Amino acid sequence: MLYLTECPRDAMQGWPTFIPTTDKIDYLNALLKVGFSTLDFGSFVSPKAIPQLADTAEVLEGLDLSQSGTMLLAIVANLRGAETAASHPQIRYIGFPLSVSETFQQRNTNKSIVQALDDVARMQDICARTGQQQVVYLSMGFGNPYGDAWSPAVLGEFTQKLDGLGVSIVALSDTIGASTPATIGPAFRELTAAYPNIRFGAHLHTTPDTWHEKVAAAYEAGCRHFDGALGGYGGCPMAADELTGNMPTERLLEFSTQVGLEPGVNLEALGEAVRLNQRIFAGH
Ligand SMILES: CC(C)(COP(=O)([O-])OP(=O)([O-])OC[C@H]1O[C@@H](n2cnc3c(N)ncnc32)[C@H](O)[C@@H]1OP(=O)([O-])[O-])[C@@H](O)C(=O)NCCC(=O)NCCSC(=O)C[C@@](C)(O)CC(=O)[O-]
Repeated sequence: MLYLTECPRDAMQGWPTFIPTTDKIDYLNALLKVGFSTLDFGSFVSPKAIPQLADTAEVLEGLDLSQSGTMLLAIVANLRGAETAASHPQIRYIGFPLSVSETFQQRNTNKSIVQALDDVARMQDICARTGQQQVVYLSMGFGNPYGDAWSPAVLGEFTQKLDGLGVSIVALSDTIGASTPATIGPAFRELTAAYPNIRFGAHLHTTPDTWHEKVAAAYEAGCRHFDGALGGYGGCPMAADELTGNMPTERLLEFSTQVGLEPGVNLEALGEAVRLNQRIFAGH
C-alpha cells in the first residue's frame, strides 16, 4: 500500500470563490472515511494571504474523527500558526513550506530562507513539547519560475540542514510542476540512501499529461509516500498567477493498482468524496 496524503487544503486554498464552511466540513468528513494515511485539511496562516482558509479552526471543530484512522496535517507559515496548530491535539502533523528558492520563500512567508530555517528549528521545539511531528515541504524543489539558481544538489544541502534539526519527514515539492523523471528519480534515490532517518514524500504538482512518468520515477526510486488531491484541482496561489494543479489522487490509486499494491481505500466512501468534490469544484 502507498502512504497517501490527501490535500484538500492545497485544492481549496486558491479557489476563487469562498467555499462555505459547512461544505468544507462535509467534504473533509467524507475524505476522513476513505482511508487515506493523512489528511492535509487546512492551514493556520494570515487570512489576508489565504482568505479561503480563514475558517480552518471552525472547520476543525466540525470534523468527526471518531471512526477514522486518518491523521490530520495543518500547514503553517510562521510560529504563530505553529502555536495555533499545537493547541489542537487532534492535529498530528504540522507542515511548513521551506523553499529552496529565496524568491518563493519571501513570496510565500515574507521571510528569508535563513529566517525560515530558524522557524523550522523552533517548530521542532514546539513539536517536542506537544508530541506532534513536523513535515517540511522543500518547495520549488525541482526548479522555480523566478530565475533563482537551482541544481539537484540544492536538495541535498537543504536536507542535510533538516536532518541536523531532527526533521524526519520531508516532502520534495514541485510547487509549479517543473520536475521531470530525470530530476525526480535521482533526487529520491540519492536522498533516501543518504538520509535513512528521513521519510521522503513526493508532493508533485502536475499537469494531467505528465502525472504517470513523474509518479513512476519517484516510485522506481523507492518513494512510497505520495501527496495528491482528488480531481487534481488547486495549487499554491503564492507561487504564480495561474494554479498548476495537484497530482490527482485518482491517478495515484490507479498507479497503485498497476504496480500490484492494494489501494487501501474504501471505494464506497471514495465515491461519496468524489461526489462532494465535484459539487465544490465543478459545480455539479
Ligand atoms: C506568514 C505570513 C503570515 C507572513 O506575513 P506578514 O505580513 O509578514 O505577517 P504579519 O505577522 O505582519 O501579519 C500580517 C497579518 O496577518 C495576520 N497573521 C499573521 N500570522 C497569522 C497566523 N498564523 N494566523 C492568523 N493570522 C495571522 C496578522 O494578524 C496580521 O493581520 P492584520 O493585523 O494586518 O489584520 C504570510 O506570509 C502568510 O500567511 N503566508 C501564507 C502562505 C500560505 O499559506 N501559502 C500556501 C501554503 S504553502 C503551499 O501551498 C506549498 C506546499 C505546502 O503545498 C508545498 C509546495 O507545493 O511547495
